[in-house]
Amino acid sequence: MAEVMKEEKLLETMSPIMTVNKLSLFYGEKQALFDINMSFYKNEITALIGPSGCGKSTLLRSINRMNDLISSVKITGGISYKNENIYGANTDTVDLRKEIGMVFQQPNPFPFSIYENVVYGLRLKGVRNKAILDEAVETSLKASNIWDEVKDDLHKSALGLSGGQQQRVCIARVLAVNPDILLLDEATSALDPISSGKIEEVLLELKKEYTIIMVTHNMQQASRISDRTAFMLMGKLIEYEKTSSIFLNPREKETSDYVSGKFG
Ligand SMILES: Nc1ncnc2c1ncn2[C@@H]1O[C@H](COP(=O)(O)OP(=O)(O)OP(=O)(O)O)[C@@H](O)[C@H]1O
Repeated sequence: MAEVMKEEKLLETMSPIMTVNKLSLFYGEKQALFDINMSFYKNEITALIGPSGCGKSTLLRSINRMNDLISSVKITGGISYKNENIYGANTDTVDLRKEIGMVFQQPNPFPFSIYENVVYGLRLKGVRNKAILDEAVETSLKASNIWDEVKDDLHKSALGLSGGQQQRVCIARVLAVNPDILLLDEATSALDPISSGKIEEVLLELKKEYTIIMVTHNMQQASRISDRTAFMLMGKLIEYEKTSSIFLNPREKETSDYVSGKFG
């Protein structure tokens, strides 16, 4: 009990790595996010949950400005990260996306070797030194728990790997550029339960060094691995709390109905 209270106290006193301030987002005329306010914390996994179309991916993509790639998008409010609004004029979105990397639902390795997939971002940065590249490949593949499976096949195509292995290579590709925050958009939903479990183990290890924000439809997954959970509905953030509170003692009726499977 004392340990639990100590942990709760610690969670409450931590300062956020990123804060979303009054964020609203429109796709043309359609408003997809309504006045979102929330903070994310270092070395935690935050899960975004809610029924299809509630805005989880939109919110996730706002965090590294992936939505900028859609011309109809208009955003109000902001997101502060490292004392700057990422929507301010000073933000270089290419740099931002290196610091805040993203892993997608479908594993999307490039049609190159495993090695070239992992070093892709470093090559773009102009890194040529083979020793540095080799080191990054080994470290990143180890961190995504796939090194032992591929270390003898680094120069074979990543497309020859299973879906779960491809997804871990995609995580390694993000890690190689040394990000701060990892965004995962339903990164295990296309995988079988064993591959999905391996990714969950990887995420639990990675949170010791990184901050992880993930969209998931899988409530068991959110309750198993996340520290905090945000429940969204129709573009609004309904409730955002420690994961145990959301699942065991939700404040809002909508949250309670959703986590108990009454809708969604
Ligand atoms: N590129 C887009 N152009 C127009 N509307 C969009 C676009 N992307 C998403 N939307 C709309 O914004 C709303 C939120 O979508 P979003 O994909 O963020 O929801 P979600 O909660 O991630 O859904 P899912 O769980 O099904 O992936 C939906 O109504 C969706 O139709």
